[in-house]
Amino acid sequence: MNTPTILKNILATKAEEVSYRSKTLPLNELKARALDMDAAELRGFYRAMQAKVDAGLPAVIAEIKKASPSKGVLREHFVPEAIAESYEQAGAACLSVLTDRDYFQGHEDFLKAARSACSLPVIRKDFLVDPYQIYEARSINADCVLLIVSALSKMQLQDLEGIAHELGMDVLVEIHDEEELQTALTMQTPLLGINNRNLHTFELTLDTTFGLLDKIPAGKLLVTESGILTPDDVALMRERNVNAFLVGEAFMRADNPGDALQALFF
Ligand SMILES: O=C(O)c1ccccc1NCC(=O)[C@H](O)[C@H](O)COP(=O)(O)O
Repeated sequence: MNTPTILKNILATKAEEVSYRSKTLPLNELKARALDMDAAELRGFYRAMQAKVDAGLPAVIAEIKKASPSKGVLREHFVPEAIAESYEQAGAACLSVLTDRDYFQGHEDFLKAARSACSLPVIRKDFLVDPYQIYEARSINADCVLLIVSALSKMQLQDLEGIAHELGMDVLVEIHDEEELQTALTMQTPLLGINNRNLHTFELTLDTTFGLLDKIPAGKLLVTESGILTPDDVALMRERNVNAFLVGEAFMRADNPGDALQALFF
């Protein structure tokens, strides 16, 4: 029997979500809304990350997530605006905001609220499988979208990336192994994330990043994602010239997420 994994369940939910939402707001109307957004307001996600790295600083994508399938509720007192402000003050390069409702207790409104409380670029962190969701991302003012190789075909990746770029957004493409890396390298984006969390089993190991390091071509900005919890984890990465990080849990469990960011990175 082919046991459904969490990723499969999430992807099935996303297909239903797109079908349901497009009945309320048809694609052509959503697309018009996305195209109507002011391109001058885009904050340059990749540019912000690269600027930190060029300055010799860690480029931290600080995540705002209330709950996760693997860990349950991470933060009871959840005020996206306050968290965003504390991240900006602590030196984050960018924000990641979970917009998935069913598995992460996220919401599109959290992205809008967090973004308007600071000047940082924001990635819409969700499971994006359909052009509808890319237009939706732009319509809520996201600066970047996440595309997960294990969730998409090569054609879908290129199609969704093309739409995101046409709308002026950056793309973070996420991989877990060498085969996925080869697929990701057919894309244009310079932002390449290695997720240390196996999305089928939840197993976490930083060796996922270390094992792929010597296969990453020059010109890609590598982001290590998930399971970065201690200053030792950061030091091990930086010793190997990994200077960009996506961190959620370690900050979400802290009284002040910005203080936790400072303590982990600076
Ligand atoms: O966080 C989860 O439990 C999870 C489960 C299934 C798919 C994705 C999941 N997380 C998304 C992420 O990539 C993380 O939120 C992000 O990398 C930050 O990870 P962490 O610092 O370990 O919270």
